[in-house]
Amino acid sequence: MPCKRTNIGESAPKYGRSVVVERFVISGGIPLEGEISVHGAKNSSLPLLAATVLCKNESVLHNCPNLSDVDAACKILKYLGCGVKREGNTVAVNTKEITHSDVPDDLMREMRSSVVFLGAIVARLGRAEICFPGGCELGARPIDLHLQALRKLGMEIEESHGKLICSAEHGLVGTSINLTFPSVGATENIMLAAALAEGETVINNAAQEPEIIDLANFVNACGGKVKDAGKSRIIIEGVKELHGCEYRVIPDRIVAATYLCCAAATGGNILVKDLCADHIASILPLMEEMGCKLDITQDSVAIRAPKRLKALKDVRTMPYPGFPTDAQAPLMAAAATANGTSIFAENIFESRYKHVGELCRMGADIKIAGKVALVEGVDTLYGANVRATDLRGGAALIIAGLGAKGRTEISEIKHIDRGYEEIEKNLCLLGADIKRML
Ligand SMILES: CC(=O)N[C@H]1[C@@H](OP(=O)(O)OP(=O)(O)OC[C@H]2O[C@@H](n3ccc(=O)[nH]c3=O)[C@H](O)[C@@H]2O)O[C@H](CO)[C@@H](O)[C@@H]1O
Ligand SMILES: C=C(OP(=O)(O)O)C(=O)O
Repeated sequence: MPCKRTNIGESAPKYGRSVVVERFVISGGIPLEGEISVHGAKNSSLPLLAATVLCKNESVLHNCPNLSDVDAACKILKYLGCGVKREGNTVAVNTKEITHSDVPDDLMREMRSSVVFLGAIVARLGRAEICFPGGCELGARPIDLHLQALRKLGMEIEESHGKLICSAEHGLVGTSINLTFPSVGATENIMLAAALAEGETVINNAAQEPEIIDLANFVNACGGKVKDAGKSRIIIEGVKELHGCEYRVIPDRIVAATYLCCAAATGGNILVKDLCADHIASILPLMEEMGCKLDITQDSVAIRAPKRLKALKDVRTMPYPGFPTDAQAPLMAAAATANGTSIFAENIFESRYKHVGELCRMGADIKIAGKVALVEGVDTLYGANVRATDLRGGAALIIAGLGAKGRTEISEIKHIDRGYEEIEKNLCLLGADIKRML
């Protein structure tokens, strides 16, 4: 049975929580078949969990995925003094009492989204002390746009010995903010800070990602007044207080894209359910360009991949509604065995091609020139020992391993567990031979 977890070490950690030594072992070459459901979005759940800090009482999030990043957000909430309970994919956060305004460095460093707690904590308590956030290493990931905007809202921010000591003794005051880039994290931080500020905040050149709309919908369900989220100009009318609410997280569009790439790379035929097709509108035409046949409804995509994929002419990562940077590595893994040369341009992050070296160990022929990656499709990839360098790069190695001839062993899978809930179990349901091993 390919799905069994094999423990070679002394004591196994809790399922799905990898330690450095855990790895995936894949026997490739099996076309995937069957149905798979997409879990809730990591990149929505994390800002939503931060947003619960704004509320005076309990909030309940449904469809909140069981991921190590979500655990990290829950640990931050607990440290702040909130009550946090998880039952399956429902997380209840009681924010009646908040006793701390700081976040310990180790929790800040666990993920990038820890930084959006800043706007929420200061909005609620008038002060916060944090260090710079962690997250995948994709090149420089500054937070200058966050800090500039929060200062404009009246937050005093002192940087000292790696700490950000922040305060707004008399509360934050709404203002007009022009982002020089539609940063997702900065837009979220501003929305959270402005939700309880005095007066109106306007964000020009705001990020338009579905996760931004999800955050606005949550804040509004809690009594907030956020208008036009999903457009490039968002208006937030600050309110005196927010109450908790019950809310369902949107499906994870990158997980959906990853499963489609798994099918494409294996010549598979699968139905991906519980997604939002509108959210992957930039990805679906690329699957068709590769020769996959799609049957699309609002909440599902059936994909039938050809024996040999066709190359992709021009894949450029862009802010939403453009092609997402998070899907670049998974799609590249599928394109590695396409017929012809595919061209990718990574425009969001300066160093998001770390998976390329690992794919090349499996026989891929990919050359990088600055922002561009030229993928010469090879007939087949071969199983090899590879290392997950980051979350989506790790997913790319799974895709490559599923399509490859022979055995692939992927180490450092803790990166993959940040964003994919029980990915090996789900892939086994589609007939894949993938095991988590110690
Ligand atoms: C626009 C975009 O695709 N954003 C992606 C980004 O969000 P994330 O919120 O992490 O990143 P941003 O959207 O803020 O940043 C995108 C770009 O802006 C730069 N920047 C950002 C903030 C700042 O204060 N200063 C600054 O220079 C970053 O270095 C990067 O080059 O990574 C996430 C995880 O992969 C993805 O889910 C998001 O879709
Ligand atoms: C890189 C990602 O996450 P983070 O921004 O938390 O590092 C991602 O979701 O692909």
